[in-house]
Amino acid sequence: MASRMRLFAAGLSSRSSQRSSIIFHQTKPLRWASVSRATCREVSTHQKLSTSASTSTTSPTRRHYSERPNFDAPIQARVLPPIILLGLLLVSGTGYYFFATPTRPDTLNERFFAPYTITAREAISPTSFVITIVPHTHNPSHPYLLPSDSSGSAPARWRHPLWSVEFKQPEVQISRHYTPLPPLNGEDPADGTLRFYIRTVGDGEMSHYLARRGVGQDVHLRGPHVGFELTERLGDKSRVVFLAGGTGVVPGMQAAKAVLEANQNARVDLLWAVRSREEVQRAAPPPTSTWRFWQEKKSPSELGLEIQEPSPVARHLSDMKATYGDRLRIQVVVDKEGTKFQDKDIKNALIAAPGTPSSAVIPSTPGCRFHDQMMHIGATEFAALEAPGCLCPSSEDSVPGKNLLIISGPDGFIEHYAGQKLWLTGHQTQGPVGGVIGRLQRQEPQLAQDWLVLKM
Ligand SMILES: Cc1cc2nc3c(=O)[nH]c(=O)nc-3n(C[C@H](O)[C@H](O)[C@H](O)COP(=O)(O)OP(=O)(O)OC[C@H]3O[C@@H](n4cnc5c(N)ncnc54)[C@H](O)[C@@H]3O)c2cc1C
Repeated sequence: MASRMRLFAAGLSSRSSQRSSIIFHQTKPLRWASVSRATCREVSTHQKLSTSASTSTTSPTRRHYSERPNFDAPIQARVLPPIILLGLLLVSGTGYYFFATPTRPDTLNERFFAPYTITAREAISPTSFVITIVPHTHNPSHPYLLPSDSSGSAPARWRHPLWSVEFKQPEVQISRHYTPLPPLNGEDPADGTLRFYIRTVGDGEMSHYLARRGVGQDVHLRGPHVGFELTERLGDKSRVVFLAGGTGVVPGMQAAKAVLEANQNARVDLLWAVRSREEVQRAAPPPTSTWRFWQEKKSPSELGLEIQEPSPVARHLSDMKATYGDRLRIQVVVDKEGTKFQDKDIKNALIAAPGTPSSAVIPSTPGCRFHDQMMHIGATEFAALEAPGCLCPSSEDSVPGKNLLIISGPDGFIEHYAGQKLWLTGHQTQGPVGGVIGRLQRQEPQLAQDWLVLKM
């Protein structure tokens, strides 16, 4: 996520920029390739014509036409053959265009940008907002959805635990990733509506472009791009602690939804750090008792079902609380109010709450792509669908897995809590675990055994 925030202008400074540049390396070179191919075709056609022209000089008939045109022939006889030829060319050209040229899909797909219209825009703070978009073209089977069952009793649902799409900025030809908010209770994702929580950064091209787009205007997106495989990593374990900074809360909500729906015993702790209270609610913070004020000031506040004047994102969070109850615990800290997540808050979240089934964690097999922390140092946050799966031994009554501690947010946030990501062979990768969590792991080595750390 943090990676996303550095950028294109900076070239290689972010992972998103990395992916962006891949995109445009794909688009531009292809475009140029097709031009050069076309040029080559013209050249070779020209060469063929000259060759055939020179060859034709050996043909008596052609030589006859070229050397001595028949001016005695009626004018129609001289004009009609080229017209017929032109007509034939037009007909075959049109036929080729319609039947041989692959048509660009105008619904969401991984290769081409598809048009959507902004139907709602809600300002949250001077630097953040939520937009809702709908596709121009109805698609009965969105690539990110599992269809509803034939009886219609189970509605369509998201196919991937974590996923994002790219938006295009057509003025400067760049694209960036954004993560859709899970649908609210009662919303049918099959209609293709998507909602995004976006923050403008510095002089960021894409985030400012999206901030300028209003209701009724179009945006273009492609995807879905699938994030980390979560359920395979979790196996039969049931705990997820998600530490999110700012818009990094959205993948946290995606993860919570996926994990809590897949396993009735699962429990998710979402720790959300924001700059100002506006990100959560318009109302003032909940009052603290005067005599403990100095003590409580530094503690996170818990987000429940009832949030006074909630922001659009907090509305989604309380909607999730209503669905998952105590299985989802949400805590918030606010920069401007002087609260932040400290070592003890993270430790508390990692200690299983009473009632949470704690199954023994079997040490992972070295080299397992899903469960060996070392294997993540060089991994990106996107799913490697074709790579081999889990290598840990499984038995009939246990599925290999580890509890997940996930950190998502701006670069500085990730670095502080989990250590820097690394640039390896042109990709931004996880890097070793450092920061606050690295320190906690050194103090309590069991944490490193029980919890897999992922950075997004
Ligand atoms: C998988 C994925 C999902 C993402 N999901 C979301 C999402 O849901 N919502 C969202 O808002 N973003 C999300 N991002 C980040 C997003 O892709 C962009 O990176 C971000 O919006 C900045 O793009 P930009 O073009 O506006 O800025 P850029 O043009 O990329 O950056 C412009 C300048 O701003 C500076 N800058 C970068 N970050 C900051 C910062 N935090 N503060 C100050 N200056 C900064 C850069 O150094 C650069 O000089 C996601 C990224 C990824 C990879």
